Amino acid sequence: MSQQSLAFRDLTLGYDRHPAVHHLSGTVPAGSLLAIVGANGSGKSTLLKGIVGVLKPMDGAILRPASMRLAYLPQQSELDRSFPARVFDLVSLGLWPRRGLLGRHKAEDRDRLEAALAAVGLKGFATRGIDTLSGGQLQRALFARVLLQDADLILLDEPFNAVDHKTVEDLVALIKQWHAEKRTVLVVAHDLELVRAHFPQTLLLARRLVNWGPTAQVLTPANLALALHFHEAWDDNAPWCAPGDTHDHARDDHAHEHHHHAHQHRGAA
Ligand SMILES: Nc1ncnc2c1ncn2[C@@H]1O[C@H](COP(=O)(O)OP(=O)(O)OP(=O)(O)O)[C@@H](O)[C@H]1O
Repeated sequence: MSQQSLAFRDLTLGYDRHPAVHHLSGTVPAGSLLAIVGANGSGKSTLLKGIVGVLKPMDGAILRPASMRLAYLPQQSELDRSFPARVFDLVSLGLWPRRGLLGRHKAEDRDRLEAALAAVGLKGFATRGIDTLSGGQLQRALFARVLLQDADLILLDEPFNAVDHKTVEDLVALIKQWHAEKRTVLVVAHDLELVRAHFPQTLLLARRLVNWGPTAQVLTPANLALALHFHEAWDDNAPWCAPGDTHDHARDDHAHEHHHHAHQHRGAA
């Protein structure tokens, strides 16, 4: 796998000029297994969308090499399951970087796809319609697609949501396998016990960075209190730092605070 890292430089991401992730800086070393944790609305999905590139930075930058291959699993709620597709169609999308969208699948592709389905516990499911899958089975199929993508950087948005214990165990095992293969894996997760048990690094968000580092040092009661109560300090009508602001955030990083977050601790990467 590529040994190149992913970095954020004073990154601000948002919607309609409203920042949802403020002034994030830091580096994700290649091969990291990083959990992204925070309350609802704290900017976790926004950060993944920024890394993928579907959301352009309002300010600052995301640095990743153009050669870095990326796999992204959005939240299941963003997937249209009524689309008439078979498991085969859904999973074979993982081959398109190699084959092109309309390229013919070769016998070896079919073998790889069957192997990926077997690896996620969905042997024999290729011709099933995706609308007939349970939530857990659909998540397994999406993991099979990630397997086929053979990516350097894997981004998973709440992959453990609404799946049973056995499925969580199996998905965690796949994530650990990707980590062992030295891929960089970022996972948005809500279950703190699971994060503590399986994720060496954690990035704690509250629309801004609360803390980022070894999981045991990040998920402390004090940090969690800061992260979970950020809504109290949140005012949707507060004035925002404008995109294109010429203000040099990097130079006076510690001096710059938005007034609605002024009481919060600024974490270090
Ligand atoms: N498409 C959008 N347009 C406008 N605002 C958005 C959009 N998507 C997200 N937001 C807002 O950005 C903020 C961060 O949302 P985001 O989805 O990144 O949070 P999250 O941490 O992933 O939350 P959850 O745990 O609920 O999935 C929220 O206030 C949300 O309402």
